[in-house]
Formats: sequence, structure tokens, C-alpha cells
Amino acid sequence: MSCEALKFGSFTLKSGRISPYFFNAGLLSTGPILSILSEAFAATIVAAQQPSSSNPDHSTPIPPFDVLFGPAYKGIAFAATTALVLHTHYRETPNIISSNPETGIGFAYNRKEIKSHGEGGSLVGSSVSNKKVIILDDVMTAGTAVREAIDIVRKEGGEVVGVIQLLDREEVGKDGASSTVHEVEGIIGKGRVKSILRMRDLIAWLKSKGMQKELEDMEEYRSKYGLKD
Ligand SMILES: O=P(O)(O)OC[C@H]1O[C@H](OP(=O)(O)OP(=O)(O)O)[C@H](O)[C@@H]1O
Repeated sequence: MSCEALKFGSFTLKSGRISPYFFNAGLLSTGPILSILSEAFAATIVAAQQPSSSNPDHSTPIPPFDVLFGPAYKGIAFAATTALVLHTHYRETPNIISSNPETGIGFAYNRKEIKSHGEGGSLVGSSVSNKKVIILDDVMTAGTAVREAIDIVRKEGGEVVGVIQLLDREEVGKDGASSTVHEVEGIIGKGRVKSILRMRDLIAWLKSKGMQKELEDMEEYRSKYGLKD
């Protein structure tokens, strides 16, 4: 909220839903905030790699991996800075990396525009061929960006073993039943989509701050579009 990446009010989403909150990760754009953010991505990855008994939601652990992929544009910074944090803070942690620990975790991203000169192609950064890859992004709505990223990685011969999003809005899809998270897990495996924050965390935080009006609006939205546990 301090940098207005999270706003409360009335916002029309891509889905047409009128949301009482809006998240614009493009405003997470200073050194201190990127530092907090990449620490959180790295810690979420490492927690998701622990055996299910010590893993927060007891799901199948994400296996050791090689490359972080950030969908253009906003995902690019997340992948780059998290690769850096995994190197500076976690390189001694066993079994994070499936390839040579000396090389460390790579990062890659897609181009939105086709480039016909120079190296060409739509993938930039570390090769994902025969590599295990984790995709990082801010939020999924319909899941278009993440699906596209999965396709790019697969086309290049890589395997997507996890998706980490910054915020899970915990909403039902258009059909009123499944969520985008469930749909993406249908592609890459159950329990392989993780998030740093969930809508329920925002609600708990609003409660702790006594922000009554925002809390009521969020509860109302959740009763309409929220995932049923
Ligand atoms: O699940 P989806 O329906 O794809 O929506 C989520 C995507 O949309 C936003 O990016 P956008 O495509 O606007 O690109 P940007 O990062 O260049 O702003 C966001 O950063 C996600 O990548």
C-alpha cells in the first residue's frame, strides 16, 4: 500500500468483475521493495521444496530446478532478482538446484515482440532445454500469460515444475467452480502452483488494521467470487 501497488476502491477487472481491490505490481519498483519481494519469492520456493510434512500446505514438493522464467514484462524483474537472492542467500541450502551448484539458478524470459535480427527468437536468457523451470509472476487472472510461458518452455524442451505467484486472488473461474490455479495445476501437476500472499491474507491484514469499510467490501466480493474451501 505504501507504494500504491495495492489499492482499495472500485476497479473493473479484465474478467469484467468489479473488484474492491487492485494489485499493480508495476509499482513495486524500488530497490528496497524488490529486495523484500525477491526474498519472499525465494523463501516460498525453498518452502515448497521441503518434504510435505514440513511444507505449509502438505502438497507434493517442487523438485530441484535449474531456471526461473519471468513472463514479460513484469515477471522479468521477479525472475532476475530471485535468481540473485537464491545465489546470495540459499546457495548452501541442499537440493534446491538440480544442475551444477557452481552455475547456480539461471533466469529467462520471453519477448512480447518478434525479433528477426541478432539472436532472434522469443526466449531470452538461460537455455531451458532439458531443464526444470519455475515460472514467477505477480498474479493470474485467466492464466493466459502463464499458459503462454508454459508453452514456450515446453517448445524449447524444458519442463515446468512450478509456478509461484505473488498474489492469489482465490477466485472461482468463469464457470463458477474451478479456479485458474486448479486449471494450471491440471497442466503442470497438483500442488505445483504456490503463492506468497492470498486474498485471505489481505483480509486478515485489513482486520488487524481495523479498516472496516475495506474489510466489508472484500468480504462481500469474496462471498460472490471467492473460492469455497
Ligand atoms: O492470467 P492473465 O489473464 O494472463 O493475467 C495476468 C497477467 O496479466 C498481467 O500482465 P500483462 O499481460 O498485462 O503484461 P505486462 O506484464 O506487460 O503488464 C500480469 O502481470 C500477468 O502476467
